[in-house]
This record gives sequence, C-alpha cells and structure tokens, in this order.
Amino acid sequence: MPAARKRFGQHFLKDARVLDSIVDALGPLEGRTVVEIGPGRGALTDRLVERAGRVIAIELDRDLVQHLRTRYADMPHVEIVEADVLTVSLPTLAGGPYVLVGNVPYYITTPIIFHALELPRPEVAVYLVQKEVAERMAAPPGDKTYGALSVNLQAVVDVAMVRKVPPSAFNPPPTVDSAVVRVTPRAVPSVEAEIEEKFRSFVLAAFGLRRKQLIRVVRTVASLDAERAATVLQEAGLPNDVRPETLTPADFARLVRVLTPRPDSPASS
Ligand SMILES: C[S@@+](CC[C@H](N)C(=O)[O-])C[C@H]1O[C@@H](n2cnc3c(N)ncnc32)[C@H](O)[C@@H]1O
Repeated sequence: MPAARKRFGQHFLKDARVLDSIVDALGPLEGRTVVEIGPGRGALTDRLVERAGRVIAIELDRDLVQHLRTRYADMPHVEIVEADVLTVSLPTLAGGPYVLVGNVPYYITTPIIFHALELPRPEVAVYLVQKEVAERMAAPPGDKTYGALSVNLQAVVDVAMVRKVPPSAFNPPPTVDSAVVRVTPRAVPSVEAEIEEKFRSFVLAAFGLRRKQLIRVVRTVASLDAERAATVLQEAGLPNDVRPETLTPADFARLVRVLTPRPDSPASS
C-alpha cells in the first residue's frame, strides 16, 4: 500500500460509519454513473463499485492509480483516470447524467467545487470538506460565515450539511474538523448562465467591501457616480444603506442584471 503523501492532501478515511453516510447521501446508485474525485486507496470506491452501474475515479497520485487499477482489474464497470481533476471536464468524462463524490484534497477544495459546476451539473454531489468550508458553503444571509462562496454557490445549487467528521476518522488525521455536504442543482437558479461569470466576480468584489454600505459598493465595483449608483439600486429594488452580507443570491442577481446592458439595448449598440 503506497504511503500517505502530504503534498497531495492525503488523509484516508477509516471510519465505516462516515463512509456509509457519504454513500447514503448520494441516494440510490443502481444503474447510475458515479464520478469520484481523489479515490486514494479506495475506501469509498469499494462501496461505490458494489452499487453503481459505472464508476469513474480520478486520481493524481501515480502510485495510487496503479494500486487502484490492480484492485479493480476484474471490474469492467470501473475506470481509474490518472489526472488532476481540475484539468478534466467532468460532464464530458461522464458522457451523460452523473453523480459526483469526493473526500477532496483540502488544498484545492474551493476550485474543485466550482469546477464541478460546469454544465450539465451532477444530479447530486457529496463532498467531505473542511468543516469551516462546509459552514461557509451552507451559510444563510446575515450569518457570520456568509460570504462570496455562499452566494456564488447558492445562486445555482442547494447546499445541505450532512454530518460533522472528527480528525480521528482519517489516517493520518488532519489538524482540522471536517464535514460532509450534499449539493444539488437548483431547479431555477437565481442567476442565468449568460451572466454567471459577471455575477461571480461582482459578488467577490462586493464581499471585499463587506463592511461598506451597498451604494458605496456599487460605486466602487461598477465605477459609477453617486447618482447613477442610486438609480441602479432603485431599479434593482435594493436600499442604499444595506451591507453585502445581508443580500440573498437573488438580490445580487437583480443588481448584476441591472448593471449588465442587454445585447439589444441602445447603451451597448
Ligand atoms: C483526502 S484524500 C481522500 C482519499 C480517499 N477518497 C479516502 O477517503 O480515503 C484526497 C485524494 O485526492 C487525491 N488528489 C490530490 N490532488 C488531486 C487532484 N488535483 N486531482 C485528483 N486527485 C487528487 C490525493 O492523492 C488523495 O488520494
């Protein structure tokens, strides 16, 4: 068995109850395609291959890839892909509807979660992440952990906390607490795909000014004078003096829509 490598964020799950709750959170797997991020030594993969129609596991560590290919050699429905997950198009790899799961390496948790928003999105994604990241992902407006990560995710997906996981569930144990979260696409996202990129950068910039009133945020981020910024807020139906940390994803979306000239509007022609 290859030794754990710190630089790949390797903390292998050893607690059967945690492994079961991750698989349970995915829902029924019979006949479905499961993509797993960072299978490691196969603790989670072992459970997936018993239930799913097809398992595609993406692992960066060459030694672990070899170990996994030997382990599942007689299972034609299992594919081990040697790659950095961030360089792989997940919907293309899956080739159809899929569910996503991963005890993800903590050094790239946020990039992985945003990478997995590529359309068409997984029907459900279950991640084991640092507890503090899980709390930020699921935080409601006004919560002390509510921030750009919460808004940018919740604009397009629902996030639910499944359970907390202590360091003792891993070998070697990480220095932080962890949590399992379940992410499902929203039937009607708050933001349209065409303005999603602009939405994300506006939200990031707004939370860089989270202590400022919204009028100041709009003036700074959109480079507008006071009068124009006030008109924008009025059109978006938002007060001048609220702070970004109290706005819902739908509030941000209205604001970004007002700030985005439509292709057929005179301003952009
Ligand atoms: C926290 S461990 C989880 C291992 C296993 N799923 C388990 O629960 O025991 C994270 C895994 O992700 C792999 N990994 C790290 N960076 C990766 C990347 N960029 N792309 C794919 N896998 C990666 C690591 O080698 C490791 O196997």
